[in-house]
Amino acid sequence: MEHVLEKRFPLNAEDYTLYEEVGEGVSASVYRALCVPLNEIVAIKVLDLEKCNNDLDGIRREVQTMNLIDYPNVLRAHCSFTAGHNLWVVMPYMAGGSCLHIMKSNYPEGFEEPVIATLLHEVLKALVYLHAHGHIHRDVKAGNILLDSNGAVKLADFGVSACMFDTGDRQRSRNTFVGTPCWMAPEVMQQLHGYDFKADIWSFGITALELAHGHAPFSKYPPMKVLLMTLQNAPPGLDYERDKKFSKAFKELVATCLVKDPKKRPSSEKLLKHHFFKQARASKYLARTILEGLAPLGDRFRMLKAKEADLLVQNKALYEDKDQLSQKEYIRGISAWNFNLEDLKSQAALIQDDDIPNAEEPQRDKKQKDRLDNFKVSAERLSAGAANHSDDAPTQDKEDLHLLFQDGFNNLQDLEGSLVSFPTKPLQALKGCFDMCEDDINNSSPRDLDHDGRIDNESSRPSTSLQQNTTSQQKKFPSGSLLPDNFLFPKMVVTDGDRDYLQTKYSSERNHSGPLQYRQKRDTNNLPLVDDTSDGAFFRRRGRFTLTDLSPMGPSNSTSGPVVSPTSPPNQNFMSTAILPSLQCILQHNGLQREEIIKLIKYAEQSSGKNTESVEAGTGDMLQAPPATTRERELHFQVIQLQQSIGSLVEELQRQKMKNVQLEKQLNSMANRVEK
Ligand SMILES: Nc1ncnc2c1ncn2[C@@H]1O[C@H](COP(=O)(O)OP(=O)(O)OP(=O)(O)O)[C@@H](O)[C@H]1O
Repeated sequence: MEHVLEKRFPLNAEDYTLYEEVGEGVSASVYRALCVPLNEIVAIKVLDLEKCNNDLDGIRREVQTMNLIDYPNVLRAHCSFTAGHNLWVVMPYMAGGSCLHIMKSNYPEGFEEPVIATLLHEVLKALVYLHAHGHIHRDVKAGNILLDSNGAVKLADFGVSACMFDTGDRQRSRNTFVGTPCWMAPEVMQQLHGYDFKADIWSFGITALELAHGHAPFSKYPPMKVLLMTLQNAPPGLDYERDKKFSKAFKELVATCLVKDPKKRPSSEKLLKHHFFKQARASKYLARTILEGLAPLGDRFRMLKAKEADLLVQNKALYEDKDQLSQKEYIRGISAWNFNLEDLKSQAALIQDDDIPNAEEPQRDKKQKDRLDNFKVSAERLSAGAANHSDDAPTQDKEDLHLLFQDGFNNLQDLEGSLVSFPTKPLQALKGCFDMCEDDINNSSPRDLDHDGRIDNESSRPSTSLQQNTTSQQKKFPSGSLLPDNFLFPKMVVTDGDRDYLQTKYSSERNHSGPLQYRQKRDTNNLPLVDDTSDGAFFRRRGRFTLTDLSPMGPSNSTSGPVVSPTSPPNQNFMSTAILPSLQCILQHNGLQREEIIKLIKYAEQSSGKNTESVEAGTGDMLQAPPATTRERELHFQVIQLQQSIGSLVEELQRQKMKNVQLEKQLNSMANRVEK
């Protein structure tokens, strides 16, 4: 174990000198710094607690986990303390930066196989350790694999980790929707039966592809599409022309990890014995091959930021362009779920047409492609026909018209099928307020998804985002609610580059001081991306995913009608048609729930008047925030907890109901068989 841990790192910001920023994630900025009394270079992760006040639990968890874990391949915190409204987490400085940064700056096409084997071997050792100690990392990806100057590899970022031995709410959190879409296992998206450490194995497989290609599969797509593709398509693999250079062992390893059925995935321990790792070398090898000659981390980070800023400027005019948008998301690490109606419409428009079967989707998607091609051809002809306004359109056009609707309908059904596969969160968001009934259960059978199975007749597909990191953490609310576990008062969301902050409505205070100044600048830069939830809109956010919860008075209501215009591509309209009713339903539902929450908050506020002292006493040491803020936070927690308990109960009930229905069905069919 690391002897450095025996040193006592001071718990006072004045004992540290902050240097340049070397990284940023969804919730924090990371700086190189000097610990003055120990004369040691460290990394300090600075989180603005005021902006994360809906996620204190996650932060606390991250810090606790980082403090407790003691393993060479896992990044451990030296110490943590609050400084003003910031939380500082002091860690060993990993001068090589993350694998993602290294790839972005020097290896855009990915690493060579021996490098990948070495990196993955170290990461897998970390996973074996974590799993053996009951932790699920839940965010394995190149951006969280850090290297020090000697090539030592550490898995970082416990912001969304979960403990498998947890009980109560924390246990339930494993049924929540957490992770970054491109790396997220299908079962995490589906939330049918919760998930376990096998979710990390999926992410590990995606990370293997990321290291091999320089980006994760589907990295260019928006999050919603990533989810659909992961659930619908066959798992990605190393089966393309460009992958010929990789060994059979590597291909096998990836295929072993990327099996949709988590039960069929190996444990981390078993995976460690895979013959692919025979080519893994010592960490010095990494220092020699990929770190030598690299610019200092701060410089590389600055260069990436500059590139990113350039891209933003270039893209500004093309902002509406879908590919540019998703590329921008990728570059900036935004993987926000955004249920703003307009955005959703444009996302829906992305789902079909030309890019469903893409270069990464070979033969197995041909059927689907043919169908879509037919649809497109028909749509184009129809558009041409419509443009002529001709009553005596040729018979062919009439046939096409029929075909268009026929195919359009199929297409719509495909989408519906996909949506049904999200039994809770995204499902409800998109499909509407499902009350689980027998039909839903039938529809949500995983078999429905397996149109083009490759492995185990399955179908799925992941994707990425550069500074990656999109986490959504929501509780399941089978009744159709999108209420998050960290739901707060009406707030507005400020999209700040790759993070979104909940801010009290109308409050514009941001941190202009100290190390977060740069963030302020970035906010300004990113204004075009601010997710305008406008008046009355309220919203939630958790880590990497953002759900914009539309208020009934939200601006999008006026545009909610799926008007089929001859000037807009017909297939887009079909997709919109599929989604819009669901959205309207969500709007209504969330309106009701919002009222409930407000009532709860009022109630909590009233009782807090009586309990001010005890609430304040309950504040953790870690967060030495001013009393007013603390009280507010505690109240929020109480409300959230109440909401979670209700949600969990409803959830449990629904689960039992589903089980009953399934059992009933089985019994009936058995009885039928017996009768025959
Ligand atoms: N100890 C460290 N030494 C050097 N760089 C680091 C260190 N810790 C983090 N970084 C850099 O900062 C980036 C962001 O850090 P981190 O992932 O912990 O933040 P975060 O907000 O929790 O991110 P996310 O939740 O998006 O993964 C990392 O991707 C990495 O490049």
